[in-house]
Amino acid sequence: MAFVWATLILALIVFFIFYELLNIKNKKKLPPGPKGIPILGHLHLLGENLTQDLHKFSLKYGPIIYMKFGLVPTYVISSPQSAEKILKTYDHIFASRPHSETSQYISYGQRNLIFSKHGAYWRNMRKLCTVHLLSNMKINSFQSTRSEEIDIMIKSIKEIAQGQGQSQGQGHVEVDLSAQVSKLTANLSCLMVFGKKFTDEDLDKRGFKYLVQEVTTLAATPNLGDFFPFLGVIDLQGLTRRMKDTSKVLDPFVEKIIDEHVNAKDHKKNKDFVDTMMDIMQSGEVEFQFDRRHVKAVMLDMLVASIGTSSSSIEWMLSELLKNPDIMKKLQKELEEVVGLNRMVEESDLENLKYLNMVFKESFRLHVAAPLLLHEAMEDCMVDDFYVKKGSQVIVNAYTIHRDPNFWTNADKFLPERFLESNVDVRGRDYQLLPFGSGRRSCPGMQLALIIVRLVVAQLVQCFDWELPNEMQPKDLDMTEQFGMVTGRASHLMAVPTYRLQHN
Ligand code: HEM
Repeated sequence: MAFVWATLILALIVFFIFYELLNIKNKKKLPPGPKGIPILGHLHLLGENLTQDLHKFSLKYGPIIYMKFGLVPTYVISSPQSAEKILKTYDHIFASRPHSETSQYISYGQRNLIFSKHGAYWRNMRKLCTVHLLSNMKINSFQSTRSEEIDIMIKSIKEIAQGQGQSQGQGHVEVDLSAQVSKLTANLSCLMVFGKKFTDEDLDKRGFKYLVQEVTTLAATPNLGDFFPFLGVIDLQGLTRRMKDTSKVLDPFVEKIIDEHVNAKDHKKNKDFVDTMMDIMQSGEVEFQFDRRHVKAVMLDMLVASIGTSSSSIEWMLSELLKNPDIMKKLQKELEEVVGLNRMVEESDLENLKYLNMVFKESFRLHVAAPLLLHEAMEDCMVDDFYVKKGSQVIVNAYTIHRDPNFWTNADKFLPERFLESNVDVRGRDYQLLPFGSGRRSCPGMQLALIIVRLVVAQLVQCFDWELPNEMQPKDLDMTEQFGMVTGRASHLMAVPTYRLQHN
């Protein structure tokens, strides 16, 4: 047996050496990058946190670097100018996604949007989602749902702040802000997507939030099967097996929800996403195949894309405010001046809250929820002087771009005032700030996210004064990041609230 393995490995090494030698003849100019080794390329240089590894390499080798993840040529794009080339100038070439072995099993064979390859199918689905599910009109139809749910969270924190603390004679009680916010965003997404809040009992004992988290973790973990296609079936890391297990629990859950919608007799005034998609499916008006599998894929897409991104963005913004009490005070002052203390801040106030918008942009700069935008070249292309081969993976490194010293002074500091005299915005027009990406594959849920993140933070800051627990100093607040499809906080954010509004 040992002999067979040794021969196999030797044959592979010889194959790769010949492959590289043959390539030298036709070599076009490649960008700089760290030195790789045969077969693995640069995989052995990657640790637990891909974002930090690529940041380090980009600082060392420059704005466009070349690496190989196994057999997959990979370009890392880390300056606003080069990002503009990828996401605007050559958007038509780089608008596809790399193959993701793990995601096959949660996307009903890539019938969703996030992982779908570019092409007629993706175009049709994207249009369906933007026109029917994420239009301004649809988003506005959930305004009262958002308001009610945020109200529930505020009341529950108020009860903790006033009731429980006093009854236990402790004065002030800390609140798990991470748990509060993640429950809120999960509820908001579920109500919008399928019309009711999730209950863990609907799924297996691991619960709804765990399973959604598992999907994002598995989708983010580099899979050897993506870098060595012949290893896909072997599933050395067990990622595909775990994703299949997760989808076996999620599939009956979404099936049941669809059945409930089909069997519902009452005609709802406010249709959730499943109602809307079932209407589209039954009308037969769409010019592409759209059946139950597509409805299920889009349902999971919307849940996975919205829950973690929104909650981690809110958590980071609150973390920065707790770390910078002067900025928190300034924001409270703005809320007092624009809204007052006699009513709660509403969605219609958001555009008038200039400082909130600056805090929001600065938080999205330093804590981008999706720091690495994964794209794939659909054709050979020259970017600057460098040759990018069709099928290469192209990673737009928003983490490093958001710290580019040519665009951001004191880039590591949280300074909302930097946006005072600047028109730089998060909507994908300015390539030094790309929290939602830009171009064809940019986030179709951006408008909704802009409302939810700002509104939740504004209400929490308006309704409460916040302190860190156990007399912790702001500078000591742990800001460690957890790598994943979404970069969240490694530890839960805990804080002590004191209610400050003058109405009940
Ligand atoms: C703060 C919250 C959010 C952030 C920071 C965010 C960020 C992003 C980013 C960076 C991308 C990839 C862009 C690229 O590859 O170039 C993306 C894609 C996507 N987002 Fe969001 N997003 C958020 C909320 C939402 C919400 C609320 C929804 C829907 C309800 C959503 C749906 C999607 C979908 C479907 C895609 C895939 C689009 C495609 O591949 O064509 N996102 N988002």
